[in-house]
Amino acid sequence: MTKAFLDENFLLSNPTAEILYHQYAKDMPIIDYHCHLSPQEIYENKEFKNITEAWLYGDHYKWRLMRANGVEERLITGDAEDYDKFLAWAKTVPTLIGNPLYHWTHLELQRFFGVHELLNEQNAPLIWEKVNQKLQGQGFGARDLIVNSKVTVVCTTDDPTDHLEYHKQICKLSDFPVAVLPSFRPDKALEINRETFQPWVARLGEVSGLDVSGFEGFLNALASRVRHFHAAGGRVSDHALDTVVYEEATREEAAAIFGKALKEGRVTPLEEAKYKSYVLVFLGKQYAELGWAMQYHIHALRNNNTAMFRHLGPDTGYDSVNDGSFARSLAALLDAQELAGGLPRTILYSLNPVDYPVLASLAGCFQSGGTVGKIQFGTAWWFNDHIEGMQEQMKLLANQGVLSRFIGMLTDSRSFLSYTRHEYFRRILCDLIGTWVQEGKAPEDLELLGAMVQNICYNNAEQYFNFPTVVHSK
Ligand SMILES: O=C[C@H](O)[C@@H](O)[C@@H](O)[C@H](O)C(=O)O
Repeated sequence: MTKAFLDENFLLSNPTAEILYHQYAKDMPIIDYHCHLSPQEIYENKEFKNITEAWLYGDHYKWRLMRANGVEERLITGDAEDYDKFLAWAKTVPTLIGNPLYHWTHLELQRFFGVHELLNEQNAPLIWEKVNQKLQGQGFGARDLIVNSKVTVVCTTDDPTDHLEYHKQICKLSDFPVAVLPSFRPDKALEINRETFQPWVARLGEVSGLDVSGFEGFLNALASRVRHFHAAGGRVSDHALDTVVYEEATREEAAAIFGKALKEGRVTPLEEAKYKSYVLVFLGKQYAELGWAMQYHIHALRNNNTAMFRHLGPDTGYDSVNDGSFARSLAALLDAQELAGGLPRTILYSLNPVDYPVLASLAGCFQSGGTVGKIQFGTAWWFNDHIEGMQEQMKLLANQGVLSRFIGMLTDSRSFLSYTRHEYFRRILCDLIGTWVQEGKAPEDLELLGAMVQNICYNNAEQYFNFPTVVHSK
């Protein structure tokens, strides 16, 4: 018999999977420990004038698919009317069978708006009306969407020079029981050969009030920003390692390279590798001292289309998967951090699934007694965030490590409607475990498996990050 599409047992292919999902996973709250939501929009409880604003203004996943479907840019990021943009998306959706966005789109329509039709050109006008009416009513502001999705913690992604004003203001909202915490993302401090480096260092000097013209002062300023983030509740950092390099460097060498970059604007690849290695080890130590977790997002190849980059800037749908040999460099980097006494809890993600065995096996080399799941092989990221991608990551983790200690899913999203991705993940997780039971590869011990599922959905992340609970300051 054909399985119903998107009913309550969506993606659950056997009875154990159904029990695990409905009785254990479904109602667990969410810790969204990595996303790109705007703290300002959360603070302002942003209301959306229509579904185009909520769905299409910032979502480069949708933009890529619309482009691939031949939709003109005017109807994607251009100046077309919001309704026409929505219609262009509605026309695209039926072409997306097999793509996770076909699922996400309809899960969002069902869960947030009670719309059970499958979006297409014909029903687009009615769905536009129905959804917009809800969006414009009570309970659809950014904060409402977060609360109604049972989210307890949101970690935004922030530049070290950010004042974190909105995070601080959010703390004062007595009627919002969610911790919105900053994540420290110092890519601009590391990318010494980019044109952003010199202005960024100058800004760091202004914001920290320290003299950053020398390396010592620069490191002190970075450390002071780490503490600033900590005071605002930050417990996570995030590093984009589009390529992974490691070259041992002394402080004197790193200082000389820093000076050269400030003066000449350019250093050699070897110098860049030495500088990055030194600063990463330094930062890792700061994080470890404060009990933070460190995230490495590896192997994205960004801004590949120069013409469109000039037109739209970064994060607009022109990134892809990077490759390259990196096992030795990453191993050496983690090793140097460990030797320096400063390897924090670390989460390793790669955009290239070919890298998964490297990450999963390397994680095992730096686990240490006393910290549960210290080094995490992180959840399937971005281009891998689909059924097979998540299965692959979890199966490999189960084979090489301790799946029960996995800290699970994050949204990585730019939209307040993306929380259904946790539902998607949870269904896939429960189906995976349920299938093992079905096939006699795992015992039918619901107490054991139910606890495992709940831990992966929520409890592990709660324990791993140990985020401060929401304390509403005055
Ligand atoms: O899921 C994809 C994301 O939104 C993507 O844009 C981010 O993961 C970003 O590139 C980053 O490096 O943090």
